[in-house]
Amino acid sequence: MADIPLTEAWHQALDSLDPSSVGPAHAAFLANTKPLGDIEGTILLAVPNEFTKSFIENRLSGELTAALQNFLSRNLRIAVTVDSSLEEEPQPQAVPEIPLAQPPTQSPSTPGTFSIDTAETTQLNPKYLFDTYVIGPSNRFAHAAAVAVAEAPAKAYNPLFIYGGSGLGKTHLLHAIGHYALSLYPHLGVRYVNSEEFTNDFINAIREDRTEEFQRKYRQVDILLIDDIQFIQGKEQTVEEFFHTFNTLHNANKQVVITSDLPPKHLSGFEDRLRSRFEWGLLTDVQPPDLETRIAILQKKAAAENIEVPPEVLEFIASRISANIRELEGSMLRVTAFANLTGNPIDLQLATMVLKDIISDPEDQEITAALIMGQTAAYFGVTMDQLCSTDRSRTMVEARQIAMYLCRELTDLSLPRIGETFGGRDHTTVMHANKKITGLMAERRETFNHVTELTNRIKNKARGN
Ligand SMILES: Nc1ncnc2c1ncn2[C@@H]1O[C@H](COP(=O)(O)OP(=O)(O)OP(=O)(O)O)[C@@H](O)[C@H]1O
Repeated sequence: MADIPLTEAWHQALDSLDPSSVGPAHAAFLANTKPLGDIEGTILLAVPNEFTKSFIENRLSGELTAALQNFLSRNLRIAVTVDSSLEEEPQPQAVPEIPLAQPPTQSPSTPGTFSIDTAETTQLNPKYLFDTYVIGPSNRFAHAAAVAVAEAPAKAYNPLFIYGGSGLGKTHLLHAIGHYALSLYPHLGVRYVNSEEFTNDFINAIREDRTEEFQRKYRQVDILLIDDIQFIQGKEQTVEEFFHTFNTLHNANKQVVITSDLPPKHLSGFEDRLRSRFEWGLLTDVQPPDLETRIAILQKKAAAENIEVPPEVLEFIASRISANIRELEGSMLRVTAFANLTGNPIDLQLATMVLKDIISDPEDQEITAALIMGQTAAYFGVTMDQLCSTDRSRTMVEARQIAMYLCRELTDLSLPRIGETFGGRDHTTVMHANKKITGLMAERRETFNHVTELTNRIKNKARGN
């Protein structure tokens, strides 16, 4: 075959792909890719986003390499890099059809009415809506895919698999899908579950001979939202049960949405047959937000709480904390709580003072639950065993709740994992502790001081001081 230019060969290779292996959303993005050059036999491709990069790397690299080799008549490898300037229309393709009788008339921001009963069966948190989710380059695809799935469950992408680091909004998106889908199709059965709860539920069901009930609970839903799937890795029986749950739902044309800290191919402790199913639908990641998005998140949060925070203070906080949105929100809470308690205006000076010790350094050692619990126990003059006990004296409850709050803010541990660490408590206890301390910090100087002092001690220890 005659030599043809790389760009032309690339287009021919794309045209030669089997259309059934490329969905419409991927096709739109693939059209915006281009080869940058040939570096010693490796063709470097520029693609518009991570979503396309991972699709090529995970699903198409063999087929594309073979096609390119064929058109260029030589052996080669391909490497993929993201160039976001290639992005034109970032929305995944419009969903093919609306599955149920009622057409969607509300915007993604409208949560619809939400009763306590619904909250109990769905386990959805009323705060986590599309309306309260800030979209930026770091999460645009994940957000668009989540909206598409809520609008057309089991029709757009099934499963939808969202992965990314801790505190980057995966749980928020899962709940938002549930709310929005329910606002469009109120009769749908929606269930959110963290994979650790799924595990506990499964273990209890076996122990109490209630497996049928368990299966009904998770297999007779229209949308299953399963959070932090990495926690079941290596738990063979639970993985097996989840495999059957997944198959039953998928076969019945029900939607499954999964989140994880890692993409499927890096998840150990799962059989290939399950990992490959995770890739059947759409894989998308969430990245740490850029500065503008972090500022916008804080602005939205301040507006939701009706607190006026000057822009330079929002910028200061957002510029200091970048890796975890939970920590970002926690830092703003500390600043506003302190201003409220002392009657001082929220300004840069106050923010600098409040945050001076809590800003992490990349050199810091990891903060563990054990470190937090040890420091908290010593601070309150109690023992670690007491922290984990059922003792409900005032000091003990306060110490325990503050330690749980700090575990939530300063570590990557999930709610169920924190509950487990504190003597096998339920994740709702951790949620309650978190809410309680968040509220008390803004109301009681004493609580604010305890939390601040403890944070300083914990951060200091993590710095090795
Ligand atoms: N884009 C966003 N807009 C607004 N708030 C956000 C956004 N992303 C995250 N948050 C907020 O940050 C906090 C942490 O997010 P979330 O719990 O969803 O993270 P996560 O990725 O599920 O973390 P983990 O893996 O630890 O469970 C939540 O309060 C959430 O509302």
